Amino acid sequence: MRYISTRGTAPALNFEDTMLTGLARDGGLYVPEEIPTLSADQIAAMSGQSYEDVAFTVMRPFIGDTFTDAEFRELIAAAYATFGHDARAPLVQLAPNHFLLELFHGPTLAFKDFAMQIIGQMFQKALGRKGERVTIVGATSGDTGSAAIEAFRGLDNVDVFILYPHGRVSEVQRRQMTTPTESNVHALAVYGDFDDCQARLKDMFNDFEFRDSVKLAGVNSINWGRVLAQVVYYFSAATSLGAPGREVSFTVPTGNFGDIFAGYIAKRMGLPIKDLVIATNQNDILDRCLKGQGYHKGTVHPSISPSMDIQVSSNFERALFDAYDRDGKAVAQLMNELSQGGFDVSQGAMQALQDTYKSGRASEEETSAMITQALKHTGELLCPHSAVGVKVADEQREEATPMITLATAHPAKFPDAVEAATGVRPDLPPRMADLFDRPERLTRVTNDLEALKAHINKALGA
Ligand SMILES: Cc1ncc(COP(=O)(O)O)c(C=O)c1O
Ligand SMILES: N[C@@H](CCOP(=O)(O)O)C(=O)O
Repeated sequence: MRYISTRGTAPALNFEDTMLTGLARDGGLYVPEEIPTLSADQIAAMSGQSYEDVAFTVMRPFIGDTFTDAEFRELIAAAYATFGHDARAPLVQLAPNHFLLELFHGPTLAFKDFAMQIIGQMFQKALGRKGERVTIVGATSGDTGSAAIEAFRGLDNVDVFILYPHGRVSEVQRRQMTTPTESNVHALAVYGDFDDCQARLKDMFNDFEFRDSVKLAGVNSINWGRVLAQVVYYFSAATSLGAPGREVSFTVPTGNFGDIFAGYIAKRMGLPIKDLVIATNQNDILDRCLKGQGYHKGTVHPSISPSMDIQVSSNFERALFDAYDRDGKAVAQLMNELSQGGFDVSQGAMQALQDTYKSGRASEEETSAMITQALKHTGELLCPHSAVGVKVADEQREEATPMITLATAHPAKFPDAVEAATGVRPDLPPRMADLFDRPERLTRVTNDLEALKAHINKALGA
């Protein structure tokens, strides 16, 4: 299995190098040269299997000879042993033919743990074997950062720097990032929004001198391994509802587009997915684009679903690459236009996108009303991101096809919004009960590449 860049000029890599490299050296994102497919029998066999077994079948074709089967099974087992639910990703029914896929039973209470825990295991194994040390820099709107810190804290061969937008993450998210005591963890509060953090991260990757000197690695969904691990729960959920004999649809609360792109990969691998619905909050650039209005940046408005306050949706580049028939030159041109403010999508590519994805948005009021309504009618306490998903799913679902909405975070990560909507303040699990008593450690940094590089170099003693 080889991986190629969405901008067409970086060298093709194997799985291990793709995982450890992060952003391609032409600024693009790595994608598999070909998408492997699973047979109907292989998919049918997943029904009733453990999450770990499904994970092995789904991910194995992508990893080549990076790990032996026995090693890979061990890594998967270690990754999901930390989860607080036997099913790992349980489905609960909200209404006839509408199901919620609870993806918040991992160590940091968000869907990011599904990928970050296995990435942590794979990094450790690969780096240990090579005797190498890397510097992971991540950009987060709240959940990726805490999941990355949890996966890499205290490891000898890794330093982790997380850039988060100062004042724009929930207090629980911030404390998850600022209270770990391990010296290899560095939380950086950037004066800017998530898009600024992600832009500076990509700037660091594009600064080859810095990149090579600190051995920069990335664990955002820039990293193909992140997307790959998220493909698994589409299979586990769909097969538990009758796939491959029955089609299902998914609605995905969307920000950086990694999660829904994983659903697209599942479909390309042979999973019978009817609709893949993008659900955005008031920062609805993806919904507007899917409705034919082009991809044009405006201002990011802070919302009650802060993890989705994103306009430069990194993985949309991967979707565009396929929509433009894998023409890296065309994608590079679009990304160049995006850096100037935005771009229009050609008619053919627009058709391809609309054939693949549907979309909808939820305003702040609609999101809050959905949290209230879901508790009243289903007993389910939704986080605001999941509520965006349920609201859009309710509008888009058809009675004939089961709809699965991804519940991407635990409500206790966003207690203020949940309490305002329901009067119920969700509790953190007992293991995190003292989160608000732990001392915080963070550095405030300006939204400036040189300042960030200087900080990282100093912290590394370089
Ligand atoms: C809780 C939550 N829901 C949804 C999303 C959107 O996921 P993605 O960025 O993969 O589109 C994120 C992060 O982006 C998130 O943290
Ligand atoms: N919502 C995310 C944004 C970053 O997404 P990623 O999938 O690229 O890591 C977050 O919580 O940080």
